[in-house]
Amino acid sequence: MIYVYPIIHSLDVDTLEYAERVAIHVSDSGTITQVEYLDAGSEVEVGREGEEVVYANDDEFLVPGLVDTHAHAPQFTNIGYGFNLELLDWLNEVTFPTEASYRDAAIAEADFKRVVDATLSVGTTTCSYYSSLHLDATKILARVCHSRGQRALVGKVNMDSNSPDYYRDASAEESLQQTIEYVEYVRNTLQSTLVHPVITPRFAICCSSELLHKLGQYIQQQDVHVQTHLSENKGEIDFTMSLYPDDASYTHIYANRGILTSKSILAHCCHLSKQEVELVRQFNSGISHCPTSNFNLRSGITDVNELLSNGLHKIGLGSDCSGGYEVGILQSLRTASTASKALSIMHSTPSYLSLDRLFYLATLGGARVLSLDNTIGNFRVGKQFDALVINPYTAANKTLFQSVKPVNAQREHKTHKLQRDFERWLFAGTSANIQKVFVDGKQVV
Ligand SMILES: O=c1[nH]c(=O)c2nc[nH]c2[nH]1
Ligand SMILES: [Zn+2]
Repeated sequence: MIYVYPIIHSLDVDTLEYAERVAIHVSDSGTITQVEYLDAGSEVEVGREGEEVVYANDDEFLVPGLVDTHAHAPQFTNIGYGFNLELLDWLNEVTFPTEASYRDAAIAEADFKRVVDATLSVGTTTCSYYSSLHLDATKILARVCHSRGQRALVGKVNMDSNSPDYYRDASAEESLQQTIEYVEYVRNTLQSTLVHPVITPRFAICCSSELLHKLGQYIQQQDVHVQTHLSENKGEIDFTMSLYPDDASYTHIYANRGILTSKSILAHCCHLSKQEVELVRQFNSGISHCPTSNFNLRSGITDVNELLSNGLHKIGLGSDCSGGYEVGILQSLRTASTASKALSIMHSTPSYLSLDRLFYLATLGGARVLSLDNTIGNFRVGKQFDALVINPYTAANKTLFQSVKPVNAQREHKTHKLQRDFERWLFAGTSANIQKVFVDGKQVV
């Protein structure tokens, strides 16, 4: 299959490439085998006889699929609710009771289908999910991602301490054993090319030192992803350090127990000290920036622009549903922009997250955080074709976009039009602008 479209994708942190006419050749297994840059005006036929070629309709363009590096599947039923609370109260009053209901496999089966369909429909081609602490629900989520065709990391939450009696693992050993059973299920039974297991110690408060040690040992033996929360909220940090007084910092708690690796995904990181940032860099771990959640729960503002400028490039965006109130990554990108402009105003500094950096975070940066950048993140030969067809002038947005068409639009160069349409989609578009969603070369929406 060959797709002939205008494309926009990230080549690295500070380089977005806009190309007006590109033929992307995709093999039957969804791999990009060739990327041909064509003369924008040329009508030259593409492909060999018998090859199927899809041409862009007017105004359409192609972007890589969006990567959500942090979302909680069993929290989607709470979206938009509970934001009068800060993190620890929000967990106890709103989140844990809801997650506990996923002990019922029938609820998990019905809800997780809705969650995966919803995230795919807003262009999330890859998502790193926390399930609940239930083994069955977690297997169901992994199966649903596989059958719906979403690329995903899926993890059983580990929590054996400071959690309600009705919602905690029976012991550190049982938590580990269920986790091993889950990883083996995904690897040996599900055998999906799309779905990977991820070890998911919820956060240090909910994990005994024994549990972190056991999980850390397992992580070190196995080539497996890890995800956890780190340094989200000041009250959380104080409580954490009171539980782990002998560790030098919150980040050291994880580093000292084998939880930090190059496959670790660290959500939030709002209040890291310089020393902790260096520790994250040393382990080559990834940071999931969740700005919408961080505002909603009044947690803090991570200065991602500065981290990127300091050479820490393994950073992506997380919706953190339902700390975040919107499904998908467009809102996270918009809030990341607002957060970085707020920091620039507060600190009287001239720089903030550019469009190039914002889209990097939503795609290639996210792929790096999930250690999937050899597979996804942009349209490079050898990667899998995870892509969105965007039309910014669909019915839903037509009136808005046309009514504010720049006065010099007639004289505008085509590439400028592409840049303008792309930026307006990012900041003012909706999921209605997403015409098609591809994962692994297959159309899933
Ligand atoms: O935003 C968050 N959502 C959660 O579910 C959670 N658990 C621990 N820390 C957390 N932070
Ligand atoms: Zn979270």
